[in-house]
Amino acid sequence: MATDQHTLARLFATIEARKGADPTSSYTAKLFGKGKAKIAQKLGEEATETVIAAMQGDTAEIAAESADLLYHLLVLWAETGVAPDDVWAILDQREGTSGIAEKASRKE
Ligand SMILES: N=c1c2ncn([C@@H]3O[C@H](COP(=O)(O)OP(=O)(O)OP(=O)(O)O)[C@@H](O)[C@H]3O)c2ncn1[C@@H]1O[C@H](COP(=O)(O)O)[C@@H](O)[C@H]1O
Repeated sequence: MATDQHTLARLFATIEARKGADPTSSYTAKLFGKGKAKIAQKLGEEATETVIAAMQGDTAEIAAESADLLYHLLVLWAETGVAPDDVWAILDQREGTSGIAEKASRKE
């Protein structure tokens, strides 16, 4: 199966199911226990590590850090009540609209 939205949807369901789980056996439950600020901090750290991997030109490390980044982003969505489908809908709405054209339309 292609690794795409289906993978992210399954991961998000797993993350949601970890709410209230044992934090000694679930990293996700431990993160939920630490709260939004800590989850956001971890997301920022993983983003920075992805940037560092990119600057080092290490393709395998970029992929690994990107996986960490996506996982922590989904934990943040779960914590803040964002539904993945809402994000996919925004991306779908934007499909076919150039970012340059979209930015120009905002300046009018
Ligand atoms: N995809 C992931 C995933 N990606 C990264 N991580 C964890 O994210 C952490 C990031 O590493 P760090 O060294 O930055 O974290 P840390 O030092 O432990 O954290 P802090 O001390 O900074 O709080 C590691 O513990 C990784 O194991 C993940 N943990 C879980 N998942 C998925 O979530 C599912 C549920 O996991 P549990 O909640 O642990 O059961 C798993 O089956 C996986 O599918």
